[in-house]
Amino acid sequence: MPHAAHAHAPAAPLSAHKSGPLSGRVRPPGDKSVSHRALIFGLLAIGETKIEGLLEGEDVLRTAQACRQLGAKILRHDDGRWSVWGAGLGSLLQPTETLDFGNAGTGSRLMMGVVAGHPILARFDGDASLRKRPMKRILDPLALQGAQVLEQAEGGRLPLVLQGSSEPLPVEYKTPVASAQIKSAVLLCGLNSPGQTTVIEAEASRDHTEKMLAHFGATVVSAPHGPHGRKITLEGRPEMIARDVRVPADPSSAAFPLVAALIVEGSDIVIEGVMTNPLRSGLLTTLQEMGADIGLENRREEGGEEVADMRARFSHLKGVDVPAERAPSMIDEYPILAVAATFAQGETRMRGLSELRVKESDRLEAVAAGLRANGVDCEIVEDDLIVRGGRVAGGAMVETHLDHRIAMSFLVMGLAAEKHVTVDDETMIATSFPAFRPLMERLGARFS
Ligand SMILES: O=C(O)C1=C[C@@H](OP(=O)(O)O)[C@@H](O)[C@H](O)C1
Ligand SMILES: C=C(OP(=O)(O)O)C(=O)O
Repeated sequence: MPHAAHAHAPAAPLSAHKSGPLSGRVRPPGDKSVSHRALIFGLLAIGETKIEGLLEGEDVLRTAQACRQLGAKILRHDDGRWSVWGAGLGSLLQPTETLDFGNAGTGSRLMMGVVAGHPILARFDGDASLRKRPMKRILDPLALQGAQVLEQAEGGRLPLVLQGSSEPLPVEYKTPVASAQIKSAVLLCGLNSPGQTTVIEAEASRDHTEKMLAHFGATVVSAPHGPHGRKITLEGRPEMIARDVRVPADPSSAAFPLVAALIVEGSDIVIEGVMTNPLRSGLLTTLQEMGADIGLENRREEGGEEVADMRARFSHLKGVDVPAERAPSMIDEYPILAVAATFAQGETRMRGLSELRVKESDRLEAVAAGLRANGVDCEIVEDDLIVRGGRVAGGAMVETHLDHRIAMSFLVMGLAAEKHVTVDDETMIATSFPAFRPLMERLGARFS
């Protein structure tokens, strides 16, 4: 069974070289957001939750381990399916050891919501990247719901100790930023509240938690709120029944072969089974506006999500203006979009990227630094990133700052740049896309 590494392997540089046309069919791993949630809902349900297509990346394996610490029994079958026998809502065990989430914002923040809604005490920790990320945005609403933070590092950071409540208070909470992690933490805590929990978001964020709540038997209503927002209302203390979950392929991982095909001359590939949930497909919209030749074939439903096979061919891209409202639907895709923009004709302006500063790294600075090092003309103006496309010299070493998406994005750039591009550490790729290198190599990508 794959296990999350306890201490991180030493940094391993990797180079990507200019490659011939990419071709073939690949299926990216299961969606990371859905995978975390499938395990967590399995923990909260009674009975056996069977999961097909779970992402076996380090982030998700950390969540599996935390679910075990809270009382779930979890097993991986030989055919790759997973089973979770839940402890059940209201019946979680107090963990005896620290819940260590490694690099995973989603796992740690969603689990804070779970712990906050139970009369248990838990210590949360993570790696150097996760220890820098803001947790106050989660702890503030959870405190309104009745949880207490007994210890925390400066500024509301990990490591921290959370004491949950036996009877979370019903709340109506407006999220200060568009964040599915904040929304999900509040709803997961509210699951064990005797009343209603409402979350209002001004910009709709990914809705996997709401979908899975309904799938596992909770009553949840999501209504439009303002021009781009949602109001989500959950009835507390439902009977949570174990369900089967089929995890569609991750559009955030698919983004790497997708953009690679668009920028490597002569490429023509198919990426199978990719989730096309509209709250996740901002990158697709943007690339199509840039003139990308992407076709959606064989559109169907899998596990309650729309999926399609994506056919992508080399395209002459042009720069575009990406509106700030689109950010929640492509928040993890800006590093790879910036790479696409370097190969486009003209200027691409990506607006409203302040949230990129609080991801696994400050992605705004990390992307700009990596682009400049490789001879690309770019600029940060307040929270916007401006990339002027054209010649991509390459030839530089990129600092990844423990950030998987920075590593994968710049490796993709190296497949079409004049000189090879090296990332200082590829080990973090295993957090979300362990098979990135072999999958890309099957398409014809060259690494060393
Ligand atoms: O809920 C989720 O699964 C996620 C939400 C997003 O974070 P925020 O909620 O901080 O925007 C995203 O960046 C992350 O990769 C996954
Ligand atoms: C931001 C990301 O994940 P998380 O917040 O779960 O660390 C990501 O995968 O790009």
